[in-house]
Amino acid sequence: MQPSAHDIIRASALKRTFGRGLSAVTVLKGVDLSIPSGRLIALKGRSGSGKTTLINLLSALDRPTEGMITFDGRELTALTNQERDMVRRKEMGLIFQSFALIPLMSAYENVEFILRVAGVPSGGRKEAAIQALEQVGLKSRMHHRPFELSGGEQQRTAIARAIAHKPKLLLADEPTAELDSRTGLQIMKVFRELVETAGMTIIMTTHDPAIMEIVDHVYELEDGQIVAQA
Ligand SMILES: Nc1ncnc2c1ncn2[C@@H]1O[C@H](COP(=O)(O)OP(=O)(O)OP(=O)(O)O)[C@@H](O)[C@H]1O
Repeated sequence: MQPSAHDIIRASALKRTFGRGLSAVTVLKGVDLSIPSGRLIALKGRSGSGKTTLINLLSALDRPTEGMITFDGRELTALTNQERDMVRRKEMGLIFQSFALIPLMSAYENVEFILRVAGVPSGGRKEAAIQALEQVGLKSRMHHRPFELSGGEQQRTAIARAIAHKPKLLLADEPTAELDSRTGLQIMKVFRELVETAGMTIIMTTHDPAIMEIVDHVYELEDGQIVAQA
């Protein structure tokens, strides 16, 4: 894919090495990416190929050893830790394989709590939380706690929590890995709707061939490098 003016995130010559000296391991070996905004993107690759490492760099949870990342026109890699935290909190949403919900809180409270942590004023929190739960089709179940929800409903709660502040970019590390294939496809339907109706960009990692069929573009990582894109 050629870089375009509407790329939400670009990475060039990204390298990530863990450790030093003889025990140093270079996990990413020069990754270049240009992700157009408003698309659903999958990163695939064998276990250990570097998918999670790359997601952690794109979401500014981690810093590359070398290379540059630009997010929405700003050089993410040039920001201070505090600035990067702010960009992530305000403009990105993160979803993980394990839904990481707070067990004692209902679905609604889980979403509302994150908005509170993000500093959203109390007046707007209720509406934003309900709207996000509605977007993932969970409004009728929002007063249930995680243990009363199915795996798919828990993941939808996690998605609602990640989108309640209306991020431009959603990054999801293996969001369907814990789910059966039918439930995984329901999650993909939610992602597709977020891209189509809210114009969000979603980058997800996956091993599932059925999911590659649904996304707009697939990047394949092999041994720390992008070896194919379609
Ligand atoms: N903090 C770290 N220190 C040392 N090695 C690491 C660290 N994080 C990741 N690695 C190594 O980097 C390689 C890539 O890991 P990564 O988690 O990015 O792969 P992945 O493609 O996401 O794999 P999976 O599909 O199993 O989740 C692995 O060999 C892993 O052991």
